[in-house]
Amino acid sequence: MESSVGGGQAVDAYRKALSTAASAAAYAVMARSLARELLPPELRAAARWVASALGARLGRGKPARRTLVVRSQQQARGGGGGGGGAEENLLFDAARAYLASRLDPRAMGRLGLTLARARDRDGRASWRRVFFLEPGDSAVDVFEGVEFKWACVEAPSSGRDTEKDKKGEPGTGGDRNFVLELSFDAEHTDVATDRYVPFVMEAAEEVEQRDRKLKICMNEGRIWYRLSHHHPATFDTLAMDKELKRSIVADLDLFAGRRDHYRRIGKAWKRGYLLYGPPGTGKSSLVAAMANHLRYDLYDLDLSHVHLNASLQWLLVGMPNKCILVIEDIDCCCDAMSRENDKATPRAGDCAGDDEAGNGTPSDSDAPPPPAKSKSKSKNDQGMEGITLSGLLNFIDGLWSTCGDERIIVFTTNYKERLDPALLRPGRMDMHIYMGYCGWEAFKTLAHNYFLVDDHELFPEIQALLAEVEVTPAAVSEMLLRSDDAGVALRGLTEFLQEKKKQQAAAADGGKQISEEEEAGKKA
Ligand SMILES: Nc1ncnc2c1ncn2[C@@H]1O[C@H](COP(=O)(O)OP(=O)(O)OP(=O)(O)O)[C@@H](O)[C@H]1O
Repeated sequence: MESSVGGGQAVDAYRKALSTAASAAAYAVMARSLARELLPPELRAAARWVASALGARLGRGKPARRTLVVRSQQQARGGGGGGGGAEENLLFDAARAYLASRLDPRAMGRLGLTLARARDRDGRASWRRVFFLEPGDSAVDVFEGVEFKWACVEAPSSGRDTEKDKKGEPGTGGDRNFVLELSFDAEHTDVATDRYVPFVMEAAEEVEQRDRKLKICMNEGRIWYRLSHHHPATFDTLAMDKELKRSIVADLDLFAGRRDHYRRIGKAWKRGYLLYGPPGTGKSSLVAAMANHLRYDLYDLDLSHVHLNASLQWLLVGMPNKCILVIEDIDCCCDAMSRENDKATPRAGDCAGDDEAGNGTPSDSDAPPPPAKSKSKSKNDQGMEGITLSGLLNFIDGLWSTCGDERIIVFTTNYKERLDPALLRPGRMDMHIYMGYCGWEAFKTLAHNYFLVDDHELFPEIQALLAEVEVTPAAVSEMLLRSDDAGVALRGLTEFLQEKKKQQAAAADGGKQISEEEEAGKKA
C-alpha cells in the first residue's frame, strides 16, 4: 500500500528538511574552516590518516586484489574430455626456480630447504641449497615498486600426479598436489602479466643456465651425442698473457649481453674466434674456459663424420641457443675439402632431405658417443668428399647460421697460414687469438696453479731460460706434475729448459753448418 501525505503538509515538511540540510552543510563548512585556522598541519595530516585507516577497515578505499593461479600442469589444447593429456606449465617451474633464488631465510619464519648435488668451480663434488615455499607459506617480491605476493597453496589431488610430484622434487611438496598463487593489487594487472611474469621467466632461465651441468656434444652423421662435461680449465687457470686474457673475457661478456644490439643492427647474434698456435699451447683449454665462463654447452663438430653439406645444416638446426661450436684443426678440414670440391657434381643424396643419419629430422641423443676423432687423415680417409668449403662457410654465416641465437663458433689450428683466405676474411672470425709458447707471465700462472707459489729462488733462472727457449705450456705443466714438492719440480723444469737450450743451440749450429756447405757447393 502506498503512503499518502496532504499537499500543504508536504510543502512544510520539504521546507523543514531543506533548512536542516542547509544548516548541516553550513556547520560542516564552518567546522572545516575553523579546523584549518585552529589545527596545525601535522594534526590535520594525522586526522586524514586516521580517516583513511578507518575507511580501509570499513572496506572503503581498500584496493581490489587479483590472484593468478599457477598450476604445475595445464590441460593440453583439445584435451577437455577429448582425451588430450596434461602439459607441463612452464611458468610453474620457472616460478619455483625464481623463488628458490630469491627466498631469504633471514626474512622468513618458515621455508623448505633441500640440498642438491653439484660441483664447485674446480670440479670438486659439492652441494647446493635449494629453498622453496611449503604449502601454507608465502613470500613478497617487489618489482617496479609493486608488491607481488607468492603463496603456496595445497590443492585437492587430481589423481594425475606428474613424475616430479611422485619423485618429491624440492618445491613440489612431495606427493602432495599444490598450486602457486600470485596476488597483487588489481590496478597492477598489466605490470604483472606484461612485465613481471616475463621477468620471472627470464630470471629463472638465467638461474637454470648458471646451475645446470654443462654438456659436451659430439656428432655422428647428423646426430649430436651428449655427455656431461666438466673441464676444469677456467680463465684463472689459463697460462697466457694477462692483457690478452682480459680482452677475451671482456669480448665474451660484451657479446653475451648484446641481444638488443644485434637485433638493432640486423645481424645474427653470433661471434667467431680463431685460435691458432703450436700444439700444446692451450687452445682446447681456452675453449673449455670460454664454455665454463659463459655456462654454454660445447658442440665439438668432427667434420670427418659429416659427409654431406646437408648434414652440416641439420647439425646446425639441432643446436640450441647459447652454445659454443668448435671445429678443431680446421686446416686439416680445409685440406680435405679444397675449393675444387665446390665445383664437384653433388652426389645423388646431397640435398636437404637426404638421410645420412637414417632419419629425416635433426636429432640428438644420450646414446654412447661415436668413435674417437682421427686427426690428419688423408682426403679420402676423412670421408669429406661431400662437404665443400662453401658449404662450411654457409654453415658459419649464411642464411642457415641465423636459425639460432647467442652462438659462438671457434676454429682451432696449428697452421693459420694454411687456411683458405675465405675463412679469414673480416666478419667471419671476429677475433684471431694467438696461443704462443710459455712466457714468464704464463709460467707464473702455472707455478701458482700447481704449488700456490708466487716466488722461488729458481724463478730468476727459469725466467732467463724461458726468454731463450721455445717451450709449450703443456710441456711446462708436464714437468711441474712430476713432483708434489715445488723445489723438486722446479729444479726438474730448470734442467729440462737447460737441456732444451743446448738442443736449440746445437740445431742452430747444425743449420748454420749446412747452409755454409750449401753456399760452398754453389760456388764450386
Ligand atoms: N695456456 C695453458 N694454460 C694452462 N694449461 C695449459 C696451457 N696450454 C697447455 N696446457 C696444458 O696442456 C694440456 C694440453 O693443452 P691443450 O690441449 O689445451 O693444447 P692445444 O693447444 O689445444 O693442443 P693441440 O693443438 O694439440 O690440440 C692441457 O690439458 C693443459 O694441462
